[in-house]
Amino acid sequence: MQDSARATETLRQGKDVDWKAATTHAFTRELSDGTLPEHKMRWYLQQDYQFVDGFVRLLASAIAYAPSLADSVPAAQFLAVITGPENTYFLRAMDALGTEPSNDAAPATRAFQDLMAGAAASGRYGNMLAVLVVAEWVYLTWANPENPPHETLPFWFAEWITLHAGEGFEGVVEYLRGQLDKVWPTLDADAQAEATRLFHRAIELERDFFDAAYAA
Ligand SMILES: Cc1ncc(CN)c(N)n1
Repeated sequence: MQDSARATETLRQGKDVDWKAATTHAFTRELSDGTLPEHKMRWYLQQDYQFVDGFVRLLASAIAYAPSLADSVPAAQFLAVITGPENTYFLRAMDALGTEPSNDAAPATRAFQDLMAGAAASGRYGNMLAVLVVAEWVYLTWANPENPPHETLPFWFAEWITLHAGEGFEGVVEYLRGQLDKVWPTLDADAQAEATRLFHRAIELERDFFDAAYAA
């Protein structure tokens, strides 16, 4: 399918200014060149680990609502990456930077948690995908051009790039986009409007999250 004919591309273009801000942010630029101050990365890891809690629940909900086993398998395999290597990365990186998991959610984190919980509770597969697509596609977009990471980067920067880049992660984003592209024409006007609102809100919140981390 031509990119311009994809629902996910039309949705992305509807929030292009925030998309560009989220995918070319000073936070990820400095992370990639190794100049990001450690206290900003510490803040980010502590807050993003709380984001991951809600993300895992949302992804599990999407697995539950996928129309067939074949539609759910890539999501289930991705869930294993998040709860496996990515979870371990967070714990190792927080430990190396002298911090630990916390339940003290900043406003930007709480806003994302609320969005994800609402999408999961809606019982609408399209809503769940809208948030999942944004969360992973934004990360692929900033991380892929930075891959492979500079050899001199500490692991807490380098692995955050490699977890969101390369063929495997491209496949995850392509799968999530493909699911939303496929379900889109089956949604009525009300469901499309709701999924659009969630998609665009998720882009705003990705930008806000990086802004908050960079301001830490
Ligand atoms: C806020 C946020 N958005 C997306 C991702 C990518 N998994 C993340 N770790 N954190």
